[in-house]
Order: sequence, then structure tokens, then C-alpha cells
Amino acid sequence: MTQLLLASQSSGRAAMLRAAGLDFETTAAHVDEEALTASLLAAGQTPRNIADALAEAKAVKISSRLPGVTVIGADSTLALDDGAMLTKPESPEDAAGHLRRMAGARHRLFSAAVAARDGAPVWRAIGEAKLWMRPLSEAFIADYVAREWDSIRWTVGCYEIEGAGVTLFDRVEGDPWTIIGMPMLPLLAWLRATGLAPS
Ligand SMILES: Nc1nc2c(ncn2[C@@H]2O[C@H](COP(=O)(O)OP(=O)(O)OP(=O)(O)O)[C@@H](O)[C@H]2O)c(=O)[nH]1
Repeated sequence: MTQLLLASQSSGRAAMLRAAGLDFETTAAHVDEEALTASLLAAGQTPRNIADALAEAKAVKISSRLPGVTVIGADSTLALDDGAMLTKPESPEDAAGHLRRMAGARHRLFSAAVAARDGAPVWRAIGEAKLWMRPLSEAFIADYVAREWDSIRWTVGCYEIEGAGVTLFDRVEGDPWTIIGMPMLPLLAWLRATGLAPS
């Protein structure tokens, strides 16, 4: 049985752990993100705190069933500067609407990771990136969504920064791993310190 489990169905997150050469398995967290997000928003929680709470819920739920296994949960939230929080698009039309709202403005992307053992959090980190999306024409949005829908449908911001997302931005501050879905640098530092990654 593995010592390290990623409680995530995110292909981007698994790819980053694989690229780091880690020995891990993955499983779905099966946390009702929509319900938890709605209740946290209703309680006035910020997108940053919501990412942290969702990451913890995923890690704690799975780790409570697997004694002694270190479980990593993760979550990303996207905050427009007007305070609105965007979630994954439900349709190509939804994605076009998100892009219209982000175009010509800055948004922040928070990616939280929480490690849990035996049902309790033992480590956490949150990364933040700031992204300035350029103004987009309707023709560009329609073409981009038609071309990229199959990959962007799984992403919180309707872009893969390491893919065609590069065509959307004037400026980005923050590391690419946080944008893809986890604060990898502090996570790897902790995994090395705990002997779960080669130091
Ligand atoms: N490859 C890639 N994925 C991105 C990017 N931006 C956001 N994402 C993905 O958008 C998704 C954010 O949604 P979440 O709800 O945090 O995670 P999820 O996909 O539902 O997966 P779980 O961890 O199982 O909840 C994650 O899969 C991120 O990896 C990006 O620039 N590149």
C-alpha cells in the first residue's frame, strides 16, 4: 500500500506530482464541493479560505479511512477583482461568459494543498497567482472556446496556462504550479522533510 495518496481527479495535479518523480496513488475525494462552497460563501468566507477548506475536507475525508497514509487534498478558486468567484464552466456558453468577465481585467487564482493523516490535517499551504487577461474580441472567444473546450471544461479559469491559455494574458505574477493547481514548491519541501520525497 502506498504511503502517499493524492485525493484528486485533477489530471494537472497528478501530472505535477509525477513530474516530481513521486511514488503516489490517486483517488477521488467525493466531497460535495458545490454544497461546501455555497455554505462557505454564505458564511462570508473568501475564495482563498474556501480553497483551503475544500482541500482540507478532501484530505481529511480520505485519510480517515486509511490509517498511516499521508493524503494530499487540493483545491483552486478564482476571484475576480470585483469580489465574484468563478467556478468551472458548465458549458461552452458558460466558458465564453467567464472569459468575457475576465477579459481586460485582473483575477487571482488561489491553490491550496492540505496533507492529512488518520483524519487530521498535518500540513497546509496556499499559493496565490495574479493574472491580467487582455481584452478579447467576441470572435476570439468563440474560436478559443470551440478549439479548447475539451481541456478547459475541467479548469476553474477556462484556460490551461501551459497550453493555449498563454494567448489570453498580458501579465502573470506567481508560479505556474500554483496556477495549474497546487503550491508545489512548499509541498515538495514538506514531502522532503517528512521523507516522502527524495531530498
Ligand atoms: N492543466 C491545468 N489545469 C488547471 C489550470 N488552471 C486550473 N486548472 C485545473 O482546474 C481545476 C480546479 O478545480 P478544483 O475543483 O480545484 O479541482 P478538480 O479538478 O475538481 O479536482 P479535485 O482535486 O478532484 O477536486 C483543477 O483540476 C486544476 O488542475 C491550468 O492552467 N492548467
